Amino acid sequence: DGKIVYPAILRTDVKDTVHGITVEDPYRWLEDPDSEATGAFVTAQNEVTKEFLNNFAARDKYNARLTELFNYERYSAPYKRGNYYYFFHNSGLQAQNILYQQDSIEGERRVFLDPNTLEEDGTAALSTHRFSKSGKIYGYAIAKSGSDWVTIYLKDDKGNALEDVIEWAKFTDISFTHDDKGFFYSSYEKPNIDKEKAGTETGTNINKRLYYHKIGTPQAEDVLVYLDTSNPTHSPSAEVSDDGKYILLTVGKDCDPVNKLFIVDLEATGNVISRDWPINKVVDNFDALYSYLTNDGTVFYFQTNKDAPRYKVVKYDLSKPEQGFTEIVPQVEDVLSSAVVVNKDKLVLQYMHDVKSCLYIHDLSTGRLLNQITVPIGTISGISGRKEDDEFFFSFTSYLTPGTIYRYNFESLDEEKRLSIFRQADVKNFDNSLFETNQVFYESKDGTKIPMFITHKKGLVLNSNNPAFLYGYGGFSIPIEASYSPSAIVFMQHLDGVVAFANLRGGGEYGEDWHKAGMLLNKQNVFDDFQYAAKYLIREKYTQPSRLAINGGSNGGLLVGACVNQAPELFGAAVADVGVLDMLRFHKFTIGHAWQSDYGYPDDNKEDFLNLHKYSPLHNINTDKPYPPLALFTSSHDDRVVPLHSFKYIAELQHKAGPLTSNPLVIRVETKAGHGAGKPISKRIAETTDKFSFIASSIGAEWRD
Ligand SMILES: O=C(NCC(=O)N1CCC[C@H]1C(=O)O)OCc1ccccc1
Repeated sequence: DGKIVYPAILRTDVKDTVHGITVEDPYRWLEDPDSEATGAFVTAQNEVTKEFLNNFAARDKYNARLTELFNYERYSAPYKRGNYYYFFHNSGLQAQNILYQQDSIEGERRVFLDPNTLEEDGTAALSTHRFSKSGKIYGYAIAKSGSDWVTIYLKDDKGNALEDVIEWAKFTDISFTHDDKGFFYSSYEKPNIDKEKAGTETGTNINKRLYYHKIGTPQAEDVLVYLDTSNPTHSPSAEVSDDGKYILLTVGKDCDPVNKLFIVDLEATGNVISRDWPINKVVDNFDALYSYLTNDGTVFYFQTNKDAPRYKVVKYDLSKPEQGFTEIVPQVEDVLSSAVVVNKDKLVLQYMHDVKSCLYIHDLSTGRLLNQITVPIGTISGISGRKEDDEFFFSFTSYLTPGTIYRYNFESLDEEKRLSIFRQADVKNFDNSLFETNQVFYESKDGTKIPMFITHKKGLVLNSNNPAFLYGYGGFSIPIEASYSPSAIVFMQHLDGVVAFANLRGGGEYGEDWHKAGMLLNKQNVFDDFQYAAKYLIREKYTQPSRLAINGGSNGGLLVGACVNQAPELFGAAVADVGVLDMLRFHKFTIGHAWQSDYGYPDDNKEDFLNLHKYSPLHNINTDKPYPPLALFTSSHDDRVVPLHSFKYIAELQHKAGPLTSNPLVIRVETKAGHGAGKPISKRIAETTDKFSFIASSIGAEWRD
């Protein structure tokens, strides 16, 4: 009967009793990443999985075409710092993007930082990075094998390394004081593991520290500026103001978009940076988010969601605290995605209207709308410009546009001539006129209208027989916006597939109301939205269950696990990347405690525990209906979502659901890789080839040249 023989896995009688409820946890031993048994489990599982990643006849054709679609020259928006311009560039298949320096925007480029030279297999990646105000010093953080731990290094503007090295930084910014004497960064207590194993440990990250490092001194002498052990999960951060006179000290509490706002007047401290410096506690609660835009003297400008779930721009005069905050640009129907101050006093505002980017220029001091900048339908990112610049650049992408860099110059008198295309990525052998993207609004279980982008070849026949790929996320107020995906292009062009991205509740598509509608006790809405997206595609004859593959990563991996448990009959394949799958223990590992703002507090709140227990993938395996082919993808150095989630879920699936189906229920564990950020192109291509080979063979998709 073709039943698959899975590796034998020790099942213990470990159990916990929480809020008076006893929960079995037979694979608790898989939570130890360093045990011999866990190592043997990973090896044995990868061995079984290989066969199911290789049984797609056109696998090599897929890999070759995917490589071709990745292999296009791409640039970031350029930015000016000090006397030079900088931009990132990748010739196509380089593991990591390279940072180049120029004397002028059209000048010849010279390599400034090439992360590819840091590890021969390309697994060293650039994380946070920033120039000092003068542009004379550059601080950059390097992550190894995809871990969230970083080491900070310094260079001068000629590219010469300074000898300073800051180890064991994590989830940090780099912000220099304007005297070029030092910078602020954050870190946690050093875990007791060797550096090259950083990222394989699962210990919790608490008691985050904010330090000031004086250039030329050893890290051990760094000044501890902020640490609050009475609130071990809080997250402090420091930003030096545009004029260098103030420190914006913010404290986050978890993943909710809220923070405390403290302002330090450096002059009042006599330029002495210490833990006891005089602080103005402008906002000492977690009612809202305040994100610094700029200041003119004591007048500060912020983007905030205070009484504005779709955000707005406010100002605050430090010398007149009694006035509090006053609105500059009130909240509107659309979501304010980002705000940047350019050209002395212009406010560049990016909004999201039904998940499409719009761009406006306002006057900073009055908030008055000056003009809208017309851009195509898609996603804007990386607006790069400063107060001292009379122009700014930004990137644009969409499902069918790889990447366009636009330039907006305020000096051009004729408004129409201000916007120009600065660079246009060109993917060879890809004619986007063969495809079309449509946006639909389908009804979810409770009648809520949910946006979804559907892309496919023009002339698609709605005969219910098309292979379909449905992707979702639904959490942490993160919107899923249009972007160019080589794997989606191959799926549409050569497998005649339909690619759908559903904008589920829990995301940021319509601001904080949309986020709140998909979190905590409303989390099931997200799973309903995803299942109703599938029903829509089936009802509208795009596809049928056996041809429909679902995919999501991280919180999106939870989405896939919960949905395939709740409705296995709805899907022809399911792939969960680096999923959060044990919802009773997620908060115990690395930074998982910060996710309780979306998921709830299983140990501290019984209602949350019961809610989580009801949808937790690990605790809700369906034993009434057979599962479709299912694959979990994870990595050994993923310290964002530790791989134990996937280890335990696949073990429970194979034990409980394995006997009911001959479909593969497997896991792929990547070594020397992490949660995703900074993964070298070669690993991305190999992993994507495996993913879509698994999907194509599971849904019976045929290759067409
Ligand atoms: O954990 C996250 N972000 C959320 C995240 O990465 N999540 C949330 C769930 C799983 C995973 C994901 O979906 O990518 O960022 C790190 C961080 C550090 C300090 C304070 C707050 C947050």
